[in-house]
Amino acid sequence: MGDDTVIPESTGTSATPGATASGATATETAEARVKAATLIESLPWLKRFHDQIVVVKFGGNAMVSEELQRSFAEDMVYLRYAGLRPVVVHGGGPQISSMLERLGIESEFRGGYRVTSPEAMDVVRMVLSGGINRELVSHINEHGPLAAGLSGEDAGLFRGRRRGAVIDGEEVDLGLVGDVVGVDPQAVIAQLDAGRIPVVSSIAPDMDVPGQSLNVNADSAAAALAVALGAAKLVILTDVAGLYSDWPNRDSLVSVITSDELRSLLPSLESGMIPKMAACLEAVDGGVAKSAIIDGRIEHSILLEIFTQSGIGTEVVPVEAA
Ligand SMILES: Nc1ncnc2c1ncn2[C@@H]1O[C@H](COP(=O)(O)OP(=O)(O)O)[C@@H](O)[C@H]1O
Ligand SMILES: CC(=O)N[C@@H](CCC(=O)OP(=O)(O)O)C(=O)O
Repeated sequence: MGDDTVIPESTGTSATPGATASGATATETAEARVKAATLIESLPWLKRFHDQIVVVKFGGNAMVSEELQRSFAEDMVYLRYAGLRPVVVHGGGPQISSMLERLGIESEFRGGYRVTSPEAMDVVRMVLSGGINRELVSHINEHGPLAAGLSGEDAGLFRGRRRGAVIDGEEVDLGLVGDVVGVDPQAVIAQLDAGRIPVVSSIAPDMDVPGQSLNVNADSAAAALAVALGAAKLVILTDVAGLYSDWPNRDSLVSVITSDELRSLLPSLESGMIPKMAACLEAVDGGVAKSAIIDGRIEHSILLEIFTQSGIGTEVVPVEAA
């Protein structure tokens, strides 16, 4: 390996024109160098994240095909074998919407949150905890007995409280939508300590009404869990390249933003980006060193985000780190 002397064609003894003394062509050698450079670029990040918890939020829009779910599962297994401790929190908004539609149950989004009736709540729980959670666990476990599924309702993981919203100065009743107001991360830590990859669905028991479940936006659930676990990073996979400061102008992609800058920008954001960016802010304010929004439709994007210098998408950093 490593001999890149090109043997001139006229005097070369190799049967392959342009071959090096090692038998590889110049192109093959160049390709090998690029691969090696990519691998070695990951060394500082392998050191930085060794044994660290990284919470990865897998959004419903980023898991629209079986292929994307499988490559996501591969990435989680890769992170685990690379020495990190990944924790998955998943969404499933589009999947919930299509099930509600099939069942003829109406639902609408207000300020980025689904107005959730008791009837819709049963469907949310069934799709998230009974459907998507099982699918992700099973894809990860194709690589070995690694993943364990959990709902925010299990072992006191999340404690929820109903939230309302103020939209255009008006109080809006969101129904059974909750915030995570308390986290007991023991169930997740126990799985991590056993070498597993916890996969968590964003349902929380209502602290005020025993037996009632609340629909928690998965971005905010991921942020609450990342803070409670003292995660080194929160990564949110979605279906856009990152945050656009002047949406939908595609020239306005933000690569790094401080928590203070984001706090000012937040009131001007719309729809799905509100809970997402609020979650990034909550995580960073809560002590997580970085949050990132990346395009989950690009296969293995999370590996690029974690293991390369430039990363991809939008990073949110505390003011002092800027
Ligand atoms: N400022 C913005 N930057 C990027 N995307 C935005 C912005 N404002 C609204 N969006 C929309 O938010 C969507 C992502 O939110 P959402 O659909 O809830 O994703 P997920 O299912 O991954 O949680 C994007 O596809 C985009 O259409
Ligand atoms: C309150 C609220 O809006 N809950 C979300 C929960 C799922 C979710 O967050 O899914 P994504 O990550 O795919 O958006 C919902 O009902 O759609």
